Amino acid sequence: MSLLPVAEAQARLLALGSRLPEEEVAASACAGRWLTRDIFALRDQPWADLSAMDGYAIKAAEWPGPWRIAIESTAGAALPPPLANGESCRIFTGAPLPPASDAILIQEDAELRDGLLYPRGDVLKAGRHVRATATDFAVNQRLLSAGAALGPAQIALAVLGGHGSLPVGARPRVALVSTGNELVPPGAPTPPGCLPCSNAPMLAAMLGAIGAEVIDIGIIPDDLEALTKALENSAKADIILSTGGASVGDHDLVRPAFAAAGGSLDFWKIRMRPGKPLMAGKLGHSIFLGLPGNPVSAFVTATLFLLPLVRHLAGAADPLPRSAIASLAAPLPATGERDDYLRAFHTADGLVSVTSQDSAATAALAQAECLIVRPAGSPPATAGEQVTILPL
Ligand SMILES: Nc1nc2c(c(=O)[nH]1)N[C@H]1C(S)=C(S)[C@@H](COP(=O)(O)OP(=O)(O)OC[C@H]3O[C@@H](n4cnc5c(N)ncnc54)[C@H](O)[C@@H]3O)O[C@H]1N2
Ligand code: MOO
Repeated sequence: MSLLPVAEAQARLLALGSRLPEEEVAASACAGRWLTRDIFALRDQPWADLSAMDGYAIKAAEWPGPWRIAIESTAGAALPPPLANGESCRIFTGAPLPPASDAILIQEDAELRDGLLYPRGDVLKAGRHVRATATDFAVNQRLLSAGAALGPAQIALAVLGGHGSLPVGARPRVALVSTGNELVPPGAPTPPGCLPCSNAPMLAAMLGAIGAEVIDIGIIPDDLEALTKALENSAKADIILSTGGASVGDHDLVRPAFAAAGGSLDFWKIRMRPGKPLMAGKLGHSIFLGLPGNPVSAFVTATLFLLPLVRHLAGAADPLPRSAIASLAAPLPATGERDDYLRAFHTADGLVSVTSQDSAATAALAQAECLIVRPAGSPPATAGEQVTILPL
């Protein structure tokens, strides 16, 4: 079977499912979710011309005064009455300017003598220290588009736009099946031949960070019947995720178990390193993704396939990992027949590869801040060369 290019495999995986139903969620709980509809402003921001400083609202054309302090305007108060000629308004940050005033003399630059206001310093132009009506956004303006990721700034924008809750994609449910006779639960004793199942908590952490709901099915031994049952029992989830048993050995039973459970495989084996044995398909309404068991392979394939799939189902318009450009601190060798995703971190001199690129090297993985993407067949790279990275 020839190896599938990464981009093609990503496209085929995302095509296996579409966005989950939308739900209305309190804005304060929307971080990490994706909008299902365009969001429009229900109000002008600012609602009136507001002062950006504590001081005095004046008419700039009357410079250099002096002015009589006729009224006061504070944040939370309605629009004050208009200023007459020669009048100013005591004003505080966030408060509305009286009609006809157009600049703020900050109080550090003001002097009060005999009940009159005199300016110090440079001439004030109209508009100084004024936040004009609707300059942030105007009522009915589109604030955010369907598919946008909601972070703190987007939530602030929507709330300021008048929204208390937002329509977002439902959180995908992911059933997580860890396979391998050698695995024991985290923290349990490890008799000879055994090791802790680190993939399940690692993947649960990655999934939790983007809002997916994880259903941990637990550790399933390398037994065709047990594994088939575990996959069948997971079929209510939006995504069935397995780790281990994806390769070609006699005890790599995920593929036969998936077939026995009635699943149809869409692809297996990707042109990437690490992560070659990745597979995907459908089992009933669930999308199945089988990650390799090696912890680094599981981490890299989760970054490139699992997280984009979750984002896609949760409503993201742009679900694939974002790339960036950075320069190398040291040369890199030519790549082979697969795209390399090298684990690396940033230094003042540029990117440095972690101490081991072995797909089981978790101590090295824990140093990584990004993946350097090196397409198959790349020539050696020199120090200082710019490369594409995927920040982690
Ligand atoms: N003859 C070949 N052998 C292998 C090939 C191949 O093409 N031909 N591919 C290699 C590649 S590439 C990878 S990646 C691995 C993936 O194999 P599996 O998905 O079948 O993974 P396992 O054999 O079950 O486990 C590999 C390794 O990872 C450890 N592991 C598994 N699950 C966990 C877990 N939940 N937590 C922590 N560690 C885990 C497991 O103990 C093994 O050491 O296959 C190569 N072989
Ligand atoms: O593709 Mo495997 O993940 O290189 O070890």
